[in-house]
Amino acid sequence: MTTSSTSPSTLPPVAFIGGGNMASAIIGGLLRQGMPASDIIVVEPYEAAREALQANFGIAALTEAGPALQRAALVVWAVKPQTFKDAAAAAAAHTRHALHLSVAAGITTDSIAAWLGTARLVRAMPNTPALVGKGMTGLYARPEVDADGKALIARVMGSTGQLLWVDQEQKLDAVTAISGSGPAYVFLFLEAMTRAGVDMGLTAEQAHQLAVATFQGGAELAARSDESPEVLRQRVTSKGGTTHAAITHMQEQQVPEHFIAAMRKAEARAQELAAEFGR
Ligand SMILES: NC(=O)C1=CN([C@@H]2O[C@H](COP(=O)(O)OP(=O)(O)OC[C@H]3O[C@@H](n4cnc5c(N)ncnc54)[C@H](OP(=O)(O)O)[C@@H]3O)[C@@H](O)[C@H]2O)C=CC1
Ligand SMILES: O=C(O)[C@@H]1CCC=N1
Repeated sequence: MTTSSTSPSTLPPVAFIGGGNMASAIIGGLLRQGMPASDIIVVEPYEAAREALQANFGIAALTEAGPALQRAALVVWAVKPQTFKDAAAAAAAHTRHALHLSVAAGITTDSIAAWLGTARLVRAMPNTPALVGKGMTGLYARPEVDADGKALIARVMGSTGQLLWVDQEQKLDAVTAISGSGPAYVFLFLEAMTRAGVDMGLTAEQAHQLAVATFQGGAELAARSDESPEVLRQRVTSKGGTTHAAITHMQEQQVPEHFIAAMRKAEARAQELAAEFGR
């Protein structure tokens, strides 16, 4: 199911535990949609990150969890999996009344519920294009979350882009391998295409422009077309032509198989994070 964004002008105060990359992407979405900065509370121990929150969003973040968190109806957990347990221990007493949203890779809702003492919990896997309103977020809601709770979280995450609810928590590890980590795959391809362009005599700026526009155009075409990516690929691939030469080489080198294997590594790492840093 996909859901488009709605105005969060009537959203209740939202607290973020962790104010790094992903929290900033979500905060940016909320502010773009008209939420007042004064309704956003952030706990962030790292001074440089607090300064960035102040400079970018006008938000004065707390250095540690405290009673101020009791204002929040929704608490977003945006800390690394490695630090989640300690962060939960510090904030649980101030946040037990709230609805919770975790964006941490791997960490299961069973672990988080045990740490927080509440199972009103949604786990999400967003991605960094949320920074520009083009995010893709997979979501799984515990049965303890009612329709109003899900609607609230859909409004918060919908402010950053598209949503996809999954019915089984383990599917979030697949979401992580595709869209959570996926922007890094795109950037790696962009790096390679730019390098190749420079090798062939273009400037880095020219090669970058060509590569970025090609990803944007290809993705937009795939999104709007009724045809499969396979058919769209075949339409580019003239018999005996340039694309055929490139794709044949990729297939001989088993690039698709290696790419799939790499994504399975991401999925496996999500499962390892759950085992290493979960309850
Ligand atoms: N980046 C991405 O593309 C995505 C990330 N995620 C998930 O989002 C989560 C956050 O990732 P990301 O934003 O990239 O990480 P960041 O390191 O940018 O942000 C996490 C922040 O939390 C701070 N922090 C550490 N301990 C605590 C604590 N006890 N209380 C409050 N804050 C604390 C960290 O400070 P310090 O540096 O001092 O430790 C850091 O500034 C991760 O769990 C990740 O799996 C999900 C989807 C995509
Ligand atoms: O690399 C990570 O672990 C996080 C989760 C998905 C994207 N970044």
